[in-house]
Amino acid sequence: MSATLILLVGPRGSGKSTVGPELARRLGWAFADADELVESTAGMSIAAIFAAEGEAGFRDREAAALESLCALPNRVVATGGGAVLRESNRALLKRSGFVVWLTVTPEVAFERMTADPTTAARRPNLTAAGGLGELRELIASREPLYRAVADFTCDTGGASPDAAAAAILTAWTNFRSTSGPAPRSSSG
Ligand SMILES: Nc1ncnc2c1ncn2[C@@H]1O[C@H](COP(=O)(O)OP(=O)(O)O)[C@@H](O)[C@H]1O
Ligand SMILES: O=C(O)C1=C[C@@H](OP(=O)(O)O)[C@@H](O)[C@H](O)C1
Ligand SMILES: [Mg+2]
Repeated sequence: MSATLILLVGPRGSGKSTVGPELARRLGWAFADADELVESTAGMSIAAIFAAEGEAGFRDREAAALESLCALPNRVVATGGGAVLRESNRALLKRSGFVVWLTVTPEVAFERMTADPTTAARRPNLTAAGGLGELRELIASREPLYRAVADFTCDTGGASPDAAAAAILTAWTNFRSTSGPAPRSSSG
């Protein structure tokens, strides 16, 4: 795997799009957000893509965005929360870089999403349930998929984006210098 790519995975509201730019700044690398690339390529918001093409259309676009971003070096990439759903995406992430799983409780993630002005355009409901119930289900069902790809886990619940970026940088630096296994987790 190439270790000049750091790939952030984790549920909606775990902080991938916020921690990513801070981590890239510390590394002197570029930052890319797969959701932003999907939107700019489509010329539509994620909510509009879901309305026009359904979730399947969005997932196809997401897979294409991940393919192109994983081909670029010296970059931190924030993926969307569902990027791990497809086995082909998981294999791509795994072989492309250092994969960091940002964790958060459903309650904290829901609070963040509710306060986040980008939620309306970026985070359409994925099931009929919506709300906190949906988020609980998503986090529980996707947990094994995040675990399957993660080289390092960072809890963002009680941590600022700066603290999370610092913890990831330390883990990545250790990983690079030892070429051995990175520490498997951090409280942020
Ligand atoms: N560590 C954190 N502490 C507090 N708020 C955060 C933290 N990380 C992100 N946020 C806020 O939570 C919201 C969702 O963060 P975002 O980075 O978009 O999450 P994701 O990309 O994982 O869905 C944003 O409004 C962001 O400012
Ligand atoms: O959980 C998901 O399936 C999704 C998460 C969103 O990204 P964030 O995790 O950055 O909110 C975005 O990709 C889309 O709404 C689908
Ligand atoms: Mg995001």
